[in-house]
Amino acid sequence: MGKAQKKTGKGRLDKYYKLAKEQGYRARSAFKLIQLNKKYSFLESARCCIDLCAAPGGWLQVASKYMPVNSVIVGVDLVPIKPIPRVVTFAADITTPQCRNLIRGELKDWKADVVLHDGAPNVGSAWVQDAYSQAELVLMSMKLAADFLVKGGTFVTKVFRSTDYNNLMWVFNQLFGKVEATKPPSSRNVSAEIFVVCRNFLAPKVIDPKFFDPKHVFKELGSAPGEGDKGSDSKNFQANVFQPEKKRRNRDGYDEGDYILFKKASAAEFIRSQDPIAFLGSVHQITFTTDEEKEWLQLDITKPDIVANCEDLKVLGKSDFKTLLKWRTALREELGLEVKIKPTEELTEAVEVTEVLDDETEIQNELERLNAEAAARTKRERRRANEIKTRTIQRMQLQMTTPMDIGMEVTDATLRYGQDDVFDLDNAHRAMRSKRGAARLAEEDDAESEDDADAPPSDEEEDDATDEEELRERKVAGLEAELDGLYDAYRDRLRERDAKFRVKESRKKNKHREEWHGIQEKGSDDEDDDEEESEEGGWEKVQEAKERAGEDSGSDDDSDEEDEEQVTSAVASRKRHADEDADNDTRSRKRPRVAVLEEALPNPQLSRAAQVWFSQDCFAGADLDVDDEEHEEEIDEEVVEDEPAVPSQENAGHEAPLSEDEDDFEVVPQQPDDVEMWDVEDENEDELKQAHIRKHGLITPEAVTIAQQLVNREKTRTQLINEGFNRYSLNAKDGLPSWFLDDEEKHYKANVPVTKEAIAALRAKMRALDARPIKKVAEAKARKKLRAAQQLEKAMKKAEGVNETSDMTEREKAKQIEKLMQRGMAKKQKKEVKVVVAKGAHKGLKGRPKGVKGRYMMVDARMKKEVRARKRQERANKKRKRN
Ligand SMILES: C[S@@+](CC[C@H](N)C(=O)[O-])C[C@H]1O[C@@H](n2cnc3c(N)ncnc32)[C@H](O)[C@@H]1O
Repeated sequence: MGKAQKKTGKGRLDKYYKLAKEQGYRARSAFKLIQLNKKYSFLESARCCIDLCAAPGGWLQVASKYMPVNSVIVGVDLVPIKPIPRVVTFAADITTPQCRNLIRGELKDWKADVVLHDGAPNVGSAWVQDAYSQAELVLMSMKLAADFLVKGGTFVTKVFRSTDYNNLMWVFNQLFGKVEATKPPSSRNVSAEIFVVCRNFLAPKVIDPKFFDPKHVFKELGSAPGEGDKGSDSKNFQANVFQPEKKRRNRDGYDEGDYILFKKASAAEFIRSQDPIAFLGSVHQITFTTDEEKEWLQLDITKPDIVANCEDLKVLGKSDFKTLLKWRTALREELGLEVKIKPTEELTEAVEVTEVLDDETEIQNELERLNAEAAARTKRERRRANEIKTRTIQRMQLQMTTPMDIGMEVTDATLRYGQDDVFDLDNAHRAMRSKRGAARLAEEDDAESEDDADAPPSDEEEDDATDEEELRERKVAGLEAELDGLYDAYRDRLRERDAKFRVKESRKKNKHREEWHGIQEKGSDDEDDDEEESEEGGWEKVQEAKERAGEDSGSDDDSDEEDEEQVTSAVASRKRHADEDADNDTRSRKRPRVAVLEEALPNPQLSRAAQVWFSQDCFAGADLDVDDEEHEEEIDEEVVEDEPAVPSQENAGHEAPLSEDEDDFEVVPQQPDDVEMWDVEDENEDELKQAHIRKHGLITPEAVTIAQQLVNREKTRTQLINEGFNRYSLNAKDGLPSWFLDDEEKHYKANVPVTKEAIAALRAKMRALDARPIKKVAEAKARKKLRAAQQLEKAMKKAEGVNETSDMTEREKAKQIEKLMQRGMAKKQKKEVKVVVAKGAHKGLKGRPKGVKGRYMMVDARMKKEVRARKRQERANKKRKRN
């Protein structure tokens, strides 16, 4: 025998599997029948075949292929079989009379030349049980075969090599002239199946029903001399062990010389027995009597449940037997009776260890990958930024550019981010500050941790930083910060390039504000109220931003002189600006909240050039306004007035630590110009919004639904406002990266219910739009109208002429005018041409056909059809062109 064939895994997909696929057979078992038929040639001469248990239909396909055309093939199975040409199939249980009736109904009084049976009961139960059911199924199929087979017919069945095999063979031999068991090559060696080909059916007039009674067949014949079941003992023992719940009757009675009902055996016998399963199945109790056996009781592996199990084997379940068998193996290894091959446990342990390691290394690898990616990206960006910088310097040397442009490149996000270690948290902070201002930075600080905000780490902190965990966290936080920074840079670029994006941004800003208020209650509040509301949102943000900035500054207490110098210069610079824009001061004082709100959000109004300009060191001190504690307490107009630009001493002390890292940028919006810019943008945006509404009106089903609900008084304004508060409106967004929030905003939205009516209304609107004539049609109509008007005018002129003539009576005039007007208003009628078909009485006619008045045209039948077709075609073409 060659290599054992596998029935599971890849071994399942053997050459027959592939062949079956190639040749279009539904099951690889088709080859079993092909091979059986090759050996016994029963299909070629058969005219009628019944296949019992035929699904999915592999054997039926073979039968249909090898049997003569026009033969009758019937297939039955519990499950429906997909149709096969020339084959009739049923879904039925072959053990029921129903199935018999169905086959009878199909065959009428025909007899089958071949009955095939490849049935297998549902797998999954214990093998012993399977084999038994299979034997029963075979007997049932045999019974059907006996009913339908013609004399001399062939019955092919599958049986399992089990204890019932001989019993079955005995029955077959009673009914057939030749019975042969064979295993076709396509049947796997690992499978216990065997095929029995029973030829030359004897068709006895009367068949003893006991032949088909499983109880009788498997009971009576099993002990027949000469055909006895050699393995019947072990069969029962196996059943005892593997199916302890299903106790089988002992058909064999007592063994020769063995008449004791309760059997005891020593543990040593069990340990040393060659067939432990048979041992367990045949014994009732395992005893520990000898010294050696008593020693075994002391071993660790001999757990109390093992000892308890040994007390009464007949009450044990499958798992208990398994435990006993495992114990036996372990003990044998202890005693040196078995070589210790313990791959399972060892492997399991090894696997466990590697699993733990895997998790860690996975994270490590992932981090490394992220680091590498980020480093590569930064490198790329740095290179690009350097190129730009070099180019700009060259341009500057050639006096082609202004210093402001250079600043733009210098403060380019990519440059700033990439110059140091990518995961340098401080660097990321610096970048964040320069890009997004104190408010945003404060958010980030919150997200990371309070400690992280304290930029210069104390000794203790430095020690902590050595902690691996923290380091990793910092790295991740750094990475996140960088990603945020890059995302901001991307948005800046977008903002610069795209005016639409700016509008979207500012719209989004409004939406943010609205989120807290649901549907704005416009009617109830006057404009001032609205403003106040929105300002309040801004106020909160200002407070938040300032608090955080304050924290920041507080944390940076140990500032150096350099910082102080910068602050001073920044203060001076701010002073200068304040002087310059003195006329705008009042305005600036009035709108501090708006200005600072601007800082908190990315400023879409400033071009990058402007941002760069104001991010120069000379503006650094501008920060102080935001961080001003007096501001923090309250936006007090007086304070603002008293302190236009220069911070108080107390504040200065506080502000001083704001190093150059904590850029100045956020204060820029407080410059009057920018405040104005903000306003202007805002106005524009409102205008745009209004224009949009004017242009599009109620265009979404949601809007129409709400409008209809309001109009029909199904909902009140208050209800709508209340509904504006939903689970989406108060989601905590702290600590979430901005790119994530932006993405969420696109997709994470409340689902406003839409009514059928709203959709119908919108559809009707669209239909009305569709129904509008297109330009050309409108033009044609207008031409027609013009022509009619001209005609009427002509008629009126004529009527006037008639009116003015003096040689007509008034009555005649009236009559004439009426005629003229009628003619003028009448549509011009096309002169009709009568078409006369030249067939029948008109065939070969020359001159006017009889009974036809006016214009006429003689056509033959063909021509009439052709003309009609042509016209139809023209019409269709016109229509197509119009569309
Ligand atoms: C191995 S498959 C048959 C494969 C078939 N010879 C072929 O080539 O496609 C066994 C079939 O026996 C069917 N079967 C099992 N018990 C049955 C029963 N009592 N009546 C009808 N079919 C049964 C199962 O539904 C299953 O489809």
